[in-house]
Amino acid sequence: MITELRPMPPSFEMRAPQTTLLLEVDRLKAYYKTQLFGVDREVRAVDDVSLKVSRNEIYGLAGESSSGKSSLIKTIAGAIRPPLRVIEGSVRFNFKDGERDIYKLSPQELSAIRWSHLSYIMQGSMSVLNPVRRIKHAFVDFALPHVNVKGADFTNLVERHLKRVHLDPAVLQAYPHELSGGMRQRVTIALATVCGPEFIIADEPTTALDVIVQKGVLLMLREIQQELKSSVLFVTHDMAVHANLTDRLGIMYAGRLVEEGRTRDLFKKPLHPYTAHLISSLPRIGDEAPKKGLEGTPPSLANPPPGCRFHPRCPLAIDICRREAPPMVEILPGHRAACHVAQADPTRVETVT
Ligand SMILES: Nc1ncnc2c1ncn2[C@@H]1O[C@H](COP(=O)(O)OP(=O)(O)OP(=O)(O)O)[C@@H](O)[C@H]1O
Repeated sequence: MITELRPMPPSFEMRAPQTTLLLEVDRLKAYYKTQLFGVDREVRAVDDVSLKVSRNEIYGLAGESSSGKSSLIKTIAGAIRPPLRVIEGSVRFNFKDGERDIYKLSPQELSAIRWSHLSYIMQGSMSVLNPVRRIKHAFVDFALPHVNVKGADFTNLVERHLKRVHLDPAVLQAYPHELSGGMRQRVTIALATVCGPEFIIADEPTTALDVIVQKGVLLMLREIQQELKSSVLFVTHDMAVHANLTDRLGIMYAGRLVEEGRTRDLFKKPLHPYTAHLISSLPRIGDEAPKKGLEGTPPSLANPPPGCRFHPRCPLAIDICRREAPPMVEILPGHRAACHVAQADPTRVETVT
């Protein structure tokens, strides 16, 4: 974990505003439907989520464990397997060669856009590297079918890409166990980006790494994103990583998106009490005040509470919060939150911390 918040680097401030929409997720619901001893069970892991990601943007997704982050991005990537099912909603990508509605594509059409248009670095994705095969085979298996070159030209393309991400092309001859954890993660990012995808989804790619190696991998991801001008959907529960890497940030709680805005706006003025808690629990150098934990536990997504799902833990909860689910509303320019209290008075959330 990175333990210190630093200002965004100049590259972030200077990046030209980019408004062309690349991903549009509309009212998406995806539930795990299981049966236990003949009794149906439904876990509402993604419950009515809408979000948009622009070209050349790093969009972060945060929230505590079990809030539905992985389920949401698997659904966005079209990488779901039973018992997870899409119940409602749509996932549309506006790629340069045309629009794709992920859940209207055939399996062949979906596999044709993987790696070249849309790549997905899964949690624990280092396991995509076969322990008994050299790294070069992973590039041949995953990337070769998606590029127009073969033989020596393909090797040149891979070697050029490895250099671009500061990896010695000699890694191609190595077995995964001969590389450090940081190098293996760099290799998986190189694999996911070698075909120049327009959209990269990364699920906790640096969580298992120590802080120094993590910083190097994040820097590499940002460099490659800027070079390819791709968009990234980056998931981690680590708010300090979001502060350093992402342009915009969405906060998930109990299967719902509860706040979204520019990362610096969220850190400066959170509009949802849950976000305020996440930010205030970050350690800061010189701040010796004891950190208050959030009372209670996240609700069961098989039986979530009525109204706002955060209300049983919310210090600001009022009557309406127990009855009615708050809609996501733009409260400040480009800054949305699903909170009855903040919608009535955005300054109230400041009193949470
Ligand atoms: N295969 C499954 N069958 C039933 N429920 C599942 C399954 N996988 C996940 N869930 C449930 O879906 C909910 C959301 O899980 P998910 O893994 O998406 O959360 P997350 O925010 O990514 O958590 P983490 O940060 O720990 O990875 C949780 O309640 C989880 O128990």
